Amino acid sequence: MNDAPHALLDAGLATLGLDPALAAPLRRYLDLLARWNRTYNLTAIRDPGEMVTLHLLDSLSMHAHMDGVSRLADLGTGAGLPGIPLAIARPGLEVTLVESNGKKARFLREAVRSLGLANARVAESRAEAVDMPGAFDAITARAMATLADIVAVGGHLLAPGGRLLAMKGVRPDAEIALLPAGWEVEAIHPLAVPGLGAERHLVVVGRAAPGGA
Ligand SMILES: C[S@@+](CC[C@H](N)C(=O)[O-])C[C@H]1O[C@@H](n2cnc3c(N)ncnc32)[C@H](O)[C@@H]1O
Repeated sequence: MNDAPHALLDAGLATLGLDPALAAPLRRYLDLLARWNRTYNLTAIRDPGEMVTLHLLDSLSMHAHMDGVSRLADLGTGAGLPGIPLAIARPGLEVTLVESNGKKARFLREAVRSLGLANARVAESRAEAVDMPGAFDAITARAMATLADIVAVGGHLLAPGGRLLAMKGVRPDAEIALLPAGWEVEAIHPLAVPGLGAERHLVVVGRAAPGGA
């Protein structure tokens, strides 16, 4: 990574209120991703500056909403997004990176190993086949599926009171309208991604109270 993406990352961390010391491990992750991407096509975003904004800072923009979450499953994590940046930023958070594609899972195992991420593990599996019912306080997913599809494949992973923290672009009202019975939106938080003009929202979905509307 050259100087301009470095500066972008440093400025972005400051804007998000995150420790500047996170820049070093985050850069190591991006460097590894860029290296593997030359051979394995793990992500279509290849420009180093765009990788900082669209991968790292976009993922980290939800960190303020992780308070109280200790076990997170990132469904369809691809190359580890948002799960790896969150695991780096929050060492106390246990992150399970769920990915069905074999070459992406291989990259994830290498990233966890070479970054020494003791709080992350890889589940090479389809989310619906992960046999850990109720094991997580939260599940997340970025660019993976509609809200209804995410709860269909991953809802079983949530503990009672657990929540889906879904990363979305514009406020997804059409998707919200199609949530199945038994699930409801608890909150919608606009997210500000440093350096990005586009809209981002974090949609928080939980199980509906019995007898609720
Ligand atoms: C468009 S990519 C997004 C990757 C990453 N979350 C990101 O934001 O860059 C969607 C990923 O979800 C994975 N995927 C899709 N359905 C899945 C499922 N049911 N279980 C596990 N992974 C799944 C795909 O293999 C792919 O890597």
